[in-house]
Amino acid sequence: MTASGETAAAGEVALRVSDLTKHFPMGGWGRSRTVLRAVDGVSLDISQGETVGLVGESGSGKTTVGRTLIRLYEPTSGRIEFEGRDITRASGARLRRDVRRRMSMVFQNPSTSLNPYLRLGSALAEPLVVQRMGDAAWRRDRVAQMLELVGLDAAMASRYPQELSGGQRQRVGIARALITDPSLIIADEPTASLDVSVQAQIVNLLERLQRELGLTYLFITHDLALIGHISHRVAVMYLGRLVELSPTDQLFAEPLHPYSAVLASTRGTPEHRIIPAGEIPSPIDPPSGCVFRTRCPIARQRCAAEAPPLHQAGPGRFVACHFPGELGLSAAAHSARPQPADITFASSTTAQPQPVAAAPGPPHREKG
Ligand SMILES: Nc1ncnc2c1ncn2[C@@H]1O[C@H](COP(=O)(O)OP(=O)(O)OP(=O)(O)O)[C@@H](O)[C@H]1O
Repeated sequence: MTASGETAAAGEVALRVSDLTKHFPMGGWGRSRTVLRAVDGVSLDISQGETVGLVGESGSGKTTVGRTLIRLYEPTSGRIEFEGRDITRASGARLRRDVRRRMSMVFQNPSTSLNPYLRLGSALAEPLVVQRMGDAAWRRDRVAQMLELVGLDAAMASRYPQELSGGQRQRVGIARALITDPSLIIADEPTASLDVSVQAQIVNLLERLQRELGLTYLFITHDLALIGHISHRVAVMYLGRLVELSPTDQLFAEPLHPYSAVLASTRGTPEHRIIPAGEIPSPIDPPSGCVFRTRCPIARQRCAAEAPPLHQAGPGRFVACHFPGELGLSAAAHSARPQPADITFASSTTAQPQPVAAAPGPPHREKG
């Protein structure tokens, strides 16, 4: 069965990303031209109603993936299919209708994404104006409806962003993201700038909205406890590459990629942490072969010679490693699975009837 067949059985494919690259030119000309490989050959399917967590250390390319998917950045190569349409090069009216209306981003810092001189009502109505949706009266009603949906009073439409708390501002950011009735939300560290107690409220709100509106989420975060709670599957990035894509529980219990093992070990006790050697290399001059090999505790000669493709390594499990699963977690790290002690979430994602078994759609996936 192909990856798309498996996905269809679990739920419609909302987003299909194939071999996506985003390179930023860094200067030079001809042979001396240098590029920064922020995203390098990422393939991934996301099912409707699913939450995929995108993790990886700073600079691994997570935000660039998000911004390229929503077409804030022009992809260098690859293909993006969204709701059955090829949106890789969509422009003009198609970009507005097929991408911007149906896909939204929630940003880390709601303060910087809201104009301080604009009343919230106008800020919220802006995407509707751009999309030419409804008349002024309809837009006013829609704004009031969205404010209430995210747990705010409709009268807040007349306020300015600086009159709100951080949590309220993020609720407005979410309302604005939802106002054009999108199906896919790319949430880029949506709780990182908030107090811990407020973080839980925002996470609970996002979960409720997913249930009520059938939303699909790509959730970008450094917070592994949050990812463990909210995601059905986790995509792990390292230096612009997708190195593992697995159901959340399996990724943390039995990581296949050594870098996933590093991440999973940070959830255990300090003495069982796996610390990779050195620093993340530059995406301007990535290592030959496997990009993780310069820091990998189990790297061998083959890893320098051959870049491991992302391939299927079990049901719903995809990894880009020549020796998957070799760097497992120690038994002690396995048993120590701390939960976010100071965050109380209302519900568990795994209890929801959501699709889990989607597959990435990489060029090297198994058939059968
Ligand atoms: N507009 C840009 N022009 C040039 N380089 C960029 C641009 N945006 C990002 N980069 C580079 O691309 C690489 C990936 O950055 P990106 O922000 O996507 O990583 P990230 O994983 O989201 O990091 P963080 O978690 O810190 O946000 C980094 O080396 C970054 O410096």
